[in-house]
Amino acid sequence: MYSGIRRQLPALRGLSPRYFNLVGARPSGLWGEEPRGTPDNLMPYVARVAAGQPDRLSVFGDDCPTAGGTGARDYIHAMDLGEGHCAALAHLGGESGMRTFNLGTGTGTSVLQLIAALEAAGGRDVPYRITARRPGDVATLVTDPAAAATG
Ligand SMILES: O=c1ccn([C@@H]2O[C@H](COP(=O)(O)OP(=O)(O)O[C@H]3O[C@H](CO)[C@@H](O)[C@H](O)[C@H]3O)[C@@H](O)[C@H]2O)c(=O)[nH]1
Repeated sequence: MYSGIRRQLPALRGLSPRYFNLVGARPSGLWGEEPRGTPDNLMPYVARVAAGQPDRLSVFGDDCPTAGGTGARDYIHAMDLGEGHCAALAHLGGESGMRTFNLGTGTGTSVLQLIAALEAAGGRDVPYRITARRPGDVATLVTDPAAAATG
């Protein structure tokens, strides 16, 4: 789609950031991880378990080819993602053309690593049980953020 737009409008300037696993909240608490209903994603769900309701997390499989066997993702904090956009806009400057880049950390964190980090930060256990893999889940999804890092 972008290549078609570029052919029509060669002077167009634009950014095409690719997102990975967005997590976190503003320090003010004005917005953050509180979706309506039952969350599908790990972070809001595990945050609710850490707060005591529901009483445990289902960890979708422990047979992945990752350290510890649980799925690994590239989690990036929402504030860092915002800074990434600002930096990209500043970098774009007067250049024409579309720039595509990955906004991630380049580091995979497994479900069990994330649970351990939450337990350490919150000072309380996050109960979980291992269940079947979620259909369609890949074991690992981690970005290469080199283009964003080097401009
Ligand atoms: O209750 C949960 C939720 C997730 N996971 C695992 O945690 C990891 C992260 O899951 P999630 O937060 O759902 O992120 P993704 O798996 O990267 O899912 C993305 O990709 C899915 C399929 O395209 C979309 O449905 C989601 O919205 C989108 O965030 C994966 O290994 C999941 O198997 C659990 O073990 N238990």
